Parts: sequence; C-alpha cells; structure tokens
Amino acid sequence: MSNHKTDHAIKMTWVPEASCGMARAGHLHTRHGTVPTPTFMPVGTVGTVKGMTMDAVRSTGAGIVLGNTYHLMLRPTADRVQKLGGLHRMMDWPGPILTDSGGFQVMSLGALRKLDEDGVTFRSHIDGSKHRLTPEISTDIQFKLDATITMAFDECPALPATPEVLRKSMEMSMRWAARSREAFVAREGYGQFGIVQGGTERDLREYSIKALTEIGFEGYAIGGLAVGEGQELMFSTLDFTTPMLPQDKARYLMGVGTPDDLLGAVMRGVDMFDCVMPSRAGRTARAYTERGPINLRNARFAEDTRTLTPHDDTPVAGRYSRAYLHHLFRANEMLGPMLLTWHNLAYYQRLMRQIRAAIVDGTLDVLAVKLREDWAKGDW
Ligand SMILES: C=CCOC(=O)Nc1nc2cc3[nH]c(NC)nc3cc2c(=O)[nH]1
Repeated sequence: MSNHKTDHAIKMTWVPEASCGMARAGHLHTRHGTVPTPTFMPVGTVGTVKGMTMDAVRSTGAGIVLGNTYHLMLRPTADRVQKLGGLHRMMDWPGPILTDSGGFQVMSLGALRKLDEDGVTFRSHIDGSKHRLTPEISTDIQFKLDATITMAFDECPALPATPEVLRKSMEMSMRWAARSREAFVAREGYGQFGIVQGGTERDLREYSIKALTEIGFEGYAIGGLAVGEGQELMFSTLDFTTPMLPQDKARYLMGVGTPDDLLGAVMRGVDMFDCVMPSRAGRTARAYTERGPINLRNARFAEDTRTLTPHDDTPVAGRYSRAYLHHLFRANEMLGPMLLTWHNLAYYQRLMRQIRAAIVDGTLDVLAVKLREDWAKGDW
C-alpha cells in the first residue's frame, strides 16, 4: 500500500479566476497559505528581506517571499536552518517561501566554479571553502529549508550564446530537472517548479517545455532571461513561450524586473515574479514612484516637502517628505534604506494589485496605457 501522504499528497495548485487577453488572475494554494496572482515576491536572500522586518514585508501586501539556496547553504547552512525549525520559523514568516536551487547564483559567481554533467563544484565567496551542488543536493537543501516551493536545479547559460551552446545547456538542465523531481519529497500543499530553458530560440524552448511537462511539476519557471538580452527580446521570447505552457499551472519569470517589465510580462501570461530591484534600489536612494524612478540623493529634493506617493496604505507611504529621506541618505543614516525599501516594495505590491484588479474587470489595456503615460511623464 503506497503511503498516501507522500505519493498522492494533494500538491500545491494554481486556480484561475479571470483572464484579460493573455494576462491571468488566479490563486496559488499552498501549505503556507493562498497567494493571489499575479504576484511579486520580495527577495529574502539570506533569510531576511534586507532592512525589513517580516511584519513590514507583510504590511506591503506581499504574500510570498524568496530565499536563496546558495547563500543559505554557506551560512548558516541548511542543517542549522533545519535545526532552527526551517526558514518559516527562523525568519518568522508563516507565508509561502520559494527557494531558488542555487544554479543561477553559482553561475553568476563565474570563475569560482567547475561544471560537469553531475553538477557544479564551487568555492564559497565567504571563506573560499569548497562546495558541491547537484540536483539531488540542491533538492535536499531546499527540503531542509522547508521551502514551500522548491526549484529544479538548472543551468542558466550566459547570453549571448550560440543555438548549439544553448541546446547543450538546456538538454543538461532537462536531465537535471528529472533528477530534481526524483529527489523531491511530495508533501501536502508543497510544490516543485521546473525551469524552462533554451535562450531566445523557439525550438529549444518548445523542446524544454515538452521535457518538463512530461516529468510533471506544480508550476513552471521561465529561466534564461533577464540576463542582458533586453526587454524587446525578453518579451518576444515570452510571446512564443507562455502559450506553450500548461494553462492550469503557475508561470514564474525569474529575476524580473522593472515596473514596465512586470506589466509587459503579465500581459504575456506570467503569474509570478522576483527581483532585487525594489529592495536594492531602496538601499541606493532610488525611489520608485507613479511617475518613474527618482534619485533621492539629488540636491533638488533637499527642501521638497512632498511625499513619495499620494497613497497612504503603509506606515511609511505618504508619511515622510522627500527632504527627510534626502537628509537620511546624505547623512548615511540606516533609516534611509529601511524607509525607502519599505516604500519601494509597497509600490511594487500596489502595482501588482492594480494590475490584478484590471485583469479581473477586463480593463488591463486601459491601465497599461495610463501607467506607461505616467511613467513617461517623469517626476511631478
Ligand atoms: C529564484 C530563482 C529560481 O531559479 C533557479 O534556481 N535557477 C535560475 N535562476 C535564475 C535567476 C535569474 N535572475 C535573472 N535576472 C536577474 N535571470 C535569471 C535566470 C535564472 C535561471 O535561468 N535559473
């Protein structure tokens, strides 16, 4: 008799609610709660969304956050996170957590790694110690972290790359996807996402989707993009990739992006996003606003008593003047990055809520025109 809990566990599901053109609104049901999609996932690299308490993250409306396997396996190590009760308990975030498989982080480390068919060997950027990641090791680490969504271990090839290089890399990632799935422990409401590769080549993307859907995953990520190809090539790749993905599963575009990227990708059928931009910008005095980004270190804000946004839906939004934030950054005060990260993440969540509402009432095209007009206006 097979063990019901593991073999047939009712895994995570994505349920559609409405669509508008290629855009979809739905709900991702997981063991750690339900998340409305489209959704933007704040990046919590080493078990913290830098500069934010998780209450502050929750106050922005975020439903799911991201953790990085590569960073956490080096420090504090997966075994220690497991001893501390898993990421949810350790960082006091009861909601869903998606962890990456480490592949991309190691790839971006460049020289410090050696790739072979079985996996990748690399040296820690912290103390130079030697480590290994394989589909099995990565999946086991994510299990120890208690990730709600586990990502398949893949290789993200650097662009530009020849179709031959892209094909060889994608085929290896598909072999790694099968091994990742084999190593995945199915639990009620948990899930694992496969990662579509193939660069900007339609035939390679088609081959990759066929391979992944034959293995079967709870969701599908679109990898290999936002690596310097530019928005036009990213969008044209999405135009032929998302229609080939299963309609009834969530689609996750990794590492994306600016507000304009998010809007365009949602309109091409993407449901989930993660990007360091809003939080990294928050640490570098770059504020996202309804009229596009502004740099608060600029002297023109020294006596600007206006707030960053007319909205007042978090303890930060609409409360602090640009002049005060300008002062905090000039004085190198830690409150500057904290408040601005909070503001930027709230801006991204508000944008996703606006987009979602427009999908539900069928007016996404109207909203898209309005948003792009306002972003182009520049600061008022
Ligand atoms: C959280 C991610 C879960 O995915 C993985 O574990 N592997 C993976 N990560 C990526 C991350 C990316 N960021 C960008 N631009 C900033 N492009 C990316 C592409 C990939 C990719 O092809 N694979």
